[in-house]
Amino acid sequence: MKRQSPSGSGGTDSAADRKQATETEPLLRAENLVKTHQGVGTAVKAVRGVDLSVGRGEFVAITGPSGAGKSTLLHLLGGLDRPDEGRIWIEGRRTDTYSEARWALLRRRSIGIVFQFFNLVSQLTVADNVELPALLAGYRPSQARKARAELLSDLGLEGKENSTPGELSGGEQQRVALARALVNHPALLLADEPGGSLDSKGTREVLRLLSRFHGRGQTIVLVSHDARMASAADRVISLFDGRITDDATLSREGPRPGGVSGTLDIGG
Ligand SMILES: Nc1ncnc2c1ncn2[C@@H]1O[C@H](COP(=O)(O)OP(=O)(O)OP(=O)(O)O)[C@@H](O)[C@H]1O
Repeated sequence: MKRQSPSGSGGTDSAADRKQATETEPLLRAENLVKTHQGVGTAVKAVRGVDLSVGRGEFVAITGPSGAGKSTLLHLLGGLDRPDEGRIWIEGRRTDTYSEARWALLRRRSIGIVFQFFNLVSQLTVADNVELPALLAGYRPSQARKARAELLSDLGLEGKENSTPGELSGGEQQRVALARALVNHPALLLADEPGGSLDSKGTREVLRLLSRFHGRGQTIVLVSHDARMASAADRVISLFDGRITDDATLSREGPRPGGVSGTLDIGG
């Protein structure tokens, strides 16, 4: 998918930032991430020293049992939550000094996120839900409309433009959420249990769509406890008790679950 820049948007990156952000850098790099959640009278160490690097065009699944720290890690990677320790670089830019506003700008430009429960704005139509991030990122209304129309058509949602999320099935809502996440042509798509609230048909559909966008060069980091979801990825990272316990790269030779070729090749 070709990335486009919005016109007339504010908050440009500094020259030093741009210089840092070379094509040779991994798209995403994290070093020694640590996060403890403070509950009432308790503290839960959810992420305990995670190092991670994701190259452009990779499809990485982060998997592990309930409570392993998957969602916490994904939230850190998307700047939705802050690590207690460690650093994150996105497109070569170090983010640990970023303000909330700066993270929001980075997400608008470079990171699309889909969640288990879609998080669509229930009062807005499908069209408006998808166009909103493009308008916020500074695209002209005509550009936002065009991008929205292309994505909705691509995702089989033509004719649903004027519906509100409540009038759609779960699978349709997740496709709208995917369109919204991709409308700004993000370098990175983060997906947090995107099939988690769908039936098996809906899960297969999301998987098929993620594979399709990955086939067009989209970098994806997916969090799921569901082995079917993980099977669509190039690389499966196992998380247990806040630590990475395995990092397996799929080669593209033999049969692969979900109808895509590949065999497991356990790497370091
Ligand atoms: N806001 C919070 N406050 C306190 N504890 C939290 C909070 N969020 C997560 N936790 C705890 O941190 C640990 C990791 O949670 P997290 O949601 O990251 O795991 P997960 O692997 O995504 O689990 P699941 O597959 O069940 O969604 C769990 O023990 C969880 O109870």
